[in-house]
Amino acid sequence: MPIPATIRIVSRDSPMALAQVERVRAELTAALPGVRTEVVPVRTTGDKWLGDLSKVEGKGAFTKEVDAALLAGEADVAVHCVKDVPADRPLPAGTVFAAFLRRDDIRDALVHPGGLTLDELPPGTRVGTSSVRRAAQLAATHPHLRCVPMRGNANRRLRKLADGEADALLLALSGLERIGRTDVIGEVLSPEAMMPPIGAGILALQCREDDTPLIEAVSALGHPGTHREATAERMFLHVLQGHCNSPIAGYAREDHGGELSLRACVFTPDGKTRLNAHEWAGRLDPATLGTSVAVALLRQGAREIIDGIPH
Ligand SMILES: NCc1[nH]cc(CCC(=O)O)c1CC(=O)O
Repeated sequence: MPIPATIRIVSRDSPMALAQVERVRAELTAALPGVRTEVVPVRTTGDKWLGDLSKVEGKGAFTKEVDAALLAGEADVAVHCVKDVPADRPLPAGTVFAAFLRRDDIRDALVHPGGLTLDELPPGTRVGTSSVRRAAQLAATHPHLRCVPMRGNANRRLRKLADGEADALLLALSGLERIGRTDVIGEVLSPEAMMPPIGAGILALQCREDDTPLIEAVSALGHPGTHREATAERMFLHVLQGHCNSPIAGYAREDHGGELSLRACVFTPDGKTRLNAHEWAGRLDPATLGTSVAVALLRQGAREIIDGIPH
């Protein structure tokens, strides 16, 4: 089967997701001159349901319908935020990652209408986030602030903030860049201040596994360093077998010499316990590095923490 003359790209239909698709379209047309692209927008369970994600089979809530369209042949390539792709289970049977695009910024940003930084927020400030990772870290470092649940795509959250449902927000910097709203950022948080989620800032392209010529063509968009980081991070999460209420954070990084390291944490939801691991790959491949860091955390009691959290 040759490459289709028009590559149909399926994605969530949020403004952020559609901006991601535009990046993919631009990179595809640059890499494959003459190829046309078409967008197949899909609304996912995670977009429709604004309650607690653990109540709707949280895992894969942002990817299920996109994967289904790919498998049904309604599209040729799916675009996912790696952060939203469950790592505790294999990819849906019959699909593979064809490329990891060059990683964007991995940091979270504080959005505050008055432009205050995290340390400047007064006691009792309501920070809108439904992320257990963000809430646990905030509870540890800024116990005088109050997290209030806030879901919906980033544009919707910004609207809720404007409507007074919270006083501040924590959002991914890369996401705000994609929707063109870096203007609302009060502070970009260092990875030490707010450790990012596994897969932060990485877009993955997914194809049907039997679509060999297309996989080969699309792989031109892949970034080798990002591939190594994504592989280490996802294997880490796979071995740890978290659930959607377990506060887990971490990121892999290649240093200037090209050596990969992976830093990761598991928290209790109240942030009072924090397990830490940081290892260099040395002669390990990225996946084995991910395994090793997960085992280091398991040795410190990560399993007991994760299983002790209701989900
Ligand atoms: N859960 C939604 C989601 N999935 C990926 C990103 C950010 C972009 C990325 O990391 O690729 C976001 C928004 C956010 O957390 O603020």
